[in-house]
Amino acid sequence: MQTGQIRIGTRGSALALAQARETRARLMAAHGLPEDAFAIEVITTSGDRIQDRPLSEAGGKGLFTKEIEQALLDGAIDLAVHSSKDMPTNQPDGLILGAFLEREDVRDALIGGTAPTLEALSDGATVGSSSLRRQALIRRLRPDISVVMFRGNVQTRLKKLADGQVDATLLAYAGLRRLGMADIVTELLPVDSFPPAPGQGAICIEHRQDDRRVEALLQPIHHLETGQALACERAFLAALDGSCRTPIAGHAVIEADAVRFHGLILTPDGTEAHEVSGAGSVARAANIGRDAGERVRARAGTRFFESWS
Ligand SMILES: NCc1[nH]cc(CCC(=O)O)c1CC(=O)O
Repeated sequence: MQTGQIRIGTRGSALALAQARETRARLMAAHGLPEDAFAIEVITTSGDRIQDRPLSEAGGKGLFTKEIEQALLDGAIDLAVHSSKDMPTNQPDGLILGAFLEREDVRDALIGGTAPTLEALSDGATVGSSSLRRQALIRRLRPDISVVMFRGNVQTRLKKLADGQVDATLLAYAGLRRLGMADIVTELLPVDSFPPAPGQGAICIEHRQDDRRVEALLQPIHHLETGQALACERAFLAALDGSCRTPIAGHAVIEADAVRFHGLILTPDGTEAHEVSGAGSVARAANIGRDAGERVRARAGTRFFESWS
């Protein structure tokens, strides 16, 4: 076995660093290794440099991973810690998502300023979100609400909320918990009416496919059920072509070796939505997701996908 520090690559945001440290802590516990067996290397990605426009316009998902994947391919780092939600459905040749940590709570959280819940917000209230899915879901449930673009880190958003620029904002509960900020949440949105993004709440670890040392290292921290749920959700996304301009929600639950999947695609204005569900053995998790994606795609029709592209 190769010796030397294990280099963990991550973006530099507070959430990314929290996820890298959590991964390191789990590896230390699983293998009885000291902290200095690992080095956390911060890598700036093109996505981190874009602050002024929606990411969907700037090129979407790969923006947060390209430079980190290059560092893996170059051998500058040994493993990379990501939010599964931000990962494209395909990895570059030679890299794989080798492990998923046990998933956090998948729900979206509302942080209300002038009212604590989506329902209680006043008529014509303003909600800030940069996620196409959250924007479309809000418009579907509350057509009177005006949704405005909202980016930046959690602190920036909370400042805008405190300044009264918006009445509420939405973030992934998982991220807030990892940042130790769960207490700012005023409502947790139910998964049935407000389904999460595929991959939400799950940390994944990417590495070189032929790196046996890292493969062995990750084996004890991989969470089987999370991996199965993610296989289903990512296959759903792939069947829909992962278009980052389409609001897509998808959530798989694993119970007693069975997978239950619920997916939803919407037009950005929330006026048209197509729901789909699927179920079966975990052995078929990816097939169930792909099949659901193909069915909902056929049902929505080509006009649905062309209407805003
Ligand atoms: N796109 C940013 C992003 N990627 C993952 C999370 C949250 C953590 C997670 O879903 O695991 C967030 C922030 C958010 O959506 O509030």
